[in-house]
Amino acid sequence: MTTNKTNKTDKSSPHPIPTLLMCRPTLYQVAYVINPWMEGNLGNSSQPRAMQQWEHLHATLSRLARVLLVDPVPGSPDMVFTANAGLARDGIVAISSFHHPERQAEEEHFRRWFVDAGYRIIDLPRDTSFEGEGDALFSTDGSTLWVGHGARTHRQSHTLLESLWPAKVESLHLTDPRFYHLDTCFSPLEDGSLLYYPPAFDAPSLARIHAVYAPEQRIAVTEEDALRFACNAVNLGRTIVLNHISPDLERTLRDRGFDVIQLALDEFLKAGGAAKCLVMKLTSEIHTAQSTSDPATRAA
Ligand SMILES: NC(=O)NCCC[C@H](N)C(=O)O
Repeated sequence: MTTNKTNKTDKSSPHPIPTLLMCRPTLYQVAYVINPWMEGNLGNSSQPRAMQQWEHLHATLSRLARVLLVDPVPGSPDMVFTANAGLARDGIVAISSFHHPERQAEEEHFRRWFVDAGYRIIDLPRDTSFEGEGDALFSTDGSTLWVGHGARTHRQSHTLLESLWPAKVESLHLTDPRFYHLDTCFSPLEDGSLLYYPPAFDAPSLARIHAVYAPEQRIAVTEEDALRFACNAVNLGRTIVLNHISPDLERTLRDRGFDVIQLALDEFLKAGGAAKCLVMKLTSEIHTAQSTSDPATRAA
């Protein structure tokens, strides 16, 4: 159990240890079909294997970050994908407003967790769906908020996000149903580069990406790696944690100075997710307070 309340996120530290939110897959299963990955996988996931793969990811990330947990709730088998809980930064969280009714019950469970943790809660309207960090990713320096729209997040929700944080919102249109969330095909890395799958975007979106990332900063993955969820990577400092990728991509990342940790996450691919989907990045500040509702008491 990572129940200690030691302040690993000391703001005086030049490299504060990040805080992540995860959800143990005790109740995880493929119980409905809301993306192409789930087709043919109904009831097809192995609970023991999913648990083993998740525990391995959790143990790996716990060496690099402070990992907090939200309890799984019956009836919400996709809660394990905490990236979709919302978007949090600087003590503010925009709670997701899920596109599919199958996931809408999760909203109140995640909301309760953030209320208890002391966040300022922003609820987004139901008719302009927004699926959190699944579709919204800050650039490494925080100056840009890249937000996807298409299958899940509604383009109109981007306007509200713009008013919440001092970041320029750049909208990206996702066009391939297999890459239904931005975090399945786009990952800003901490060295200022970008791991992405260009064919997942329409031409104006690609132009916006290319206007910000110079050619030498772009790491375009092949379709084969994209389908292995290579872009669904958790990058913490010099370490990248992700599903298994090709030797070529591994070499490219290592040549750029990254430690690459590949983990088997195929049980989660059956539902359309991998490493990044299983993790939500929280801001450090909110957890520095000695609050009686310190969510660290829930960490395991
Ligand atoms: N891409 C993500 O951020 N999360 C994966 C979500 C999988 C879930 N079965 C869904 O389709 O919403």
